[in-house]
Amino acid sequence: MKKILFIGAGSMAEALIQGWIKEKVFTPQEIYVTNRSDKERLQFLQETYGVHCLFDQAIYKEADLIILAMKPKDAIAAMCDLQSKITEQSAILSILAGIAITTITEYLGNRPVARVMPNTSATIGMSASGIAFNNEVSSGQRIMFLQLLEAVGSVIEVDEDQLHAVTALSGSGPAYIYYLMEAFERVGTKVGLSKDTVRLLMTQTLAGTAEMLKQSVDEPDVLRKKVTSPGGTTEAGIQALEQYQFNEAIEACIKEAEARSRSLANG
Ligand SMILES: NC(=O)C1=CN([C@@H]2O[C@H](COP(=O)(O)OP(=O)(O)OC[C@H]3O[C@@H](n4cnc5c(N)ncnc54)[C@H](O)[C@@H]3O)[C@@H](O)[C@H]2O)C=CC1
Ligand SMILES: O=C(O)[C@@H]1CCC=N1
Repeated sequence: MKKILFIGAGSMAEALIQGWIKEKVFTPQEIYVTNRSDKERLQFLQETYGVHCLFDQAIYKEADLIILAMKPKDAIAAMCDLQSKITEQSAILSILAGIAITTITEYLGNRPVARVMPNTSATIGMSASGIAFNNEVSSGQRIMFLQLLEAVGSVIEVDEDQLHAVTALSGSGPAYIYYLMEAFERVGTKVGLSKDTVRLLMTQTLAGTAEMLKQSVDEPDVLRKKVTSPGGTTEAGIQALEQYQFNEAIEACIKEAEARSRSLANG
């Protein structure tokens, strides 16, 4: 039986725990979770998923894989606490935004590290994840890490530096889409539909559009033009988006997020 130890018990840890249990990658008995001080949160995870949240210190030495899942600002303190507790054998999977692999090995010693940027859709097996490895990761471990992320969605290997961009796009991406949905629901009710009707129409529209982009050979602008009748409703809508600087807003959003990811590395 494997021992997987989560250091940090927040939203992203829960998304991975749920996804891995659902996809039968790990049994609840193979998963150990700890956090800084929130015992109620640990109790919730234990009761909901059957994972271990109360365990003795020996687990640190026995863990096959340690997952760094605290906020980036807490990473140094967490790693300082961890360094004397773990053995050289444990590999690390970090989901920390912004924190470099070299920072992790500086605190935890030179060991296999996969730095991953998943997203919360891992909960339902639909994460889009980016991953980068250090040279200590063997080819067998590389496959193991890729399989872990494939079990909860799709994964793409990138240069470590590109993880800042991955974070800005797909790491934060679900929040942008939820924000968009909030706006659709708000305005939908202003133009005469119920919130539930808007939710149904627009979730299907988002899913259908994503699937069209996956299946079609056409670029997004070609697909967009097929929707846009001259003098029609779409044209009117897109003109309004342009008037309100849609492209500039999206560019600022991604650049700001990418820059924040880079700055997280500096604490
Ligand atoms: N929430 C998301 O959508 C995503 C988050 N991430 C990354 O995942 C990490 C966690 O994010 P969230 O789950 O959103 O955060 P969160 O705030 O929900 O959870 C953080 C957890 O870390 C624990 N923690 C803090 N200091 C600790 C310490 N010294 N030792 C042990 N546990 C400690 C807290 O008690 C808490 O359980 C972050 O580094 C974030 O950049 C990555 C991809 C997506
Ligand atoms: O907002 C954050 O910093 C994290 C990283 C990607 C999604 N959530």
